[in-house]
Amino acid sequence: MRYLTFALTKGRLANKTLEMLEKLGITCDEMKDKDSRKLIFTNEELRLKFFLAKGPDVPTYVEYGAADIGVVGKDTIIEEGRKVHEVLDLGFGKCRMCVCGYEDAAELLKHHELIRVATKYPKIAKDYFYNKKHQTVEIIKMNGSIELAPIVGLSEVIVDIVETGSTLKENGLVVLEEVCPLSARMIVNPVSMRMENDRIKSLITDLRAMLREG
Ligand SMILES: Nc1ncnc2c1ncn2[C@@H]1O[C@H](COP(=O)(O)OP(=O)(O)OP(=O)(O)O)[C@@H](O)[C@H]1O
Ligand SMILES: O=P(O)(O)OC[C@H]1O[C@H](OP(=O)(O)OP(=O)(O)O)[C@H](O)[C@@H]1O
Repeated sequence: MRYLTFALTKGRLANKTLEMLEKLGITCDEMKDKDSRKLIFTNEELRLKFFLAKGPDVPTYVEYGAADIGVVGKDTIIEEGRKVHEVLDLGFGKCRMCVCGYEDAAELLKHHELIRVATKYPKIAKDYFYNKKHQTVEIIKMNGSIELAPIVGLSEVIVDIVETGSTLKENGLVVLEEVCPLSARMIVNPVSMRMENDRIKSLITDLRAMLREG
């Protein structure tokens, strides 16, 4: 039997994903060694391989078939736009993509002013402002700590992830508009979906049943 390979998003989503798989008896103890520099892990018995990757690289591995299955945030799936099948909402990593800024920026949005929008997600921001709101804006791609942009005067608003809202609150910023809700999703390579249909379908069925039970 050939190996099925999983690409998991490093960081926030990884532990939750491993916890979930473990509940189904899919374990990979080797992966828990935090000091290890090893990059890929194998469960010989189940013929599975696992590796961790940066979020935006997960859909890339899955599109090219370097991984059969991936777990990644919906934000990253939309932003990367790779040819993958999104098969399951895993129900964790819940947050929202929002337009945020100082309260007075609401007026600029209302009047469709030509504002600057800082974001790690230029495609999502462009789609929202141009296609949904029909508002022309200047999008500035940043790589992190996006909330800094309105504070230092780089942009009037940001498009970023809001989970608890505490980063915004601590910096005097507010949610101005909601773009979309987000959560972790399972994605599958289209060829793997056909070639390994039974194994992948049964995994999806098990996960779905587990999610229903709560
Ligand atoms: N508070 C949050 N901040 C960021 N992402 C979150 C949050 N809550 C849930 N998520 C989800 O978790 C995914 C991965 O989060 P992670 O922290 O690994 O990403 P990141 O902050 O973009 O990565 P990095 O720290 O490598 O820049 C996101 O793409 C998103 O779907
Ligand atoms: O609503 P909250 O619970 O405060 O979470 C939202 C914050 O978390 C994320 O940043 P992250 O910690 O990933 O750092 P980054 O800005 O460097 O990407 C996101 O970009 C927000 O800044």
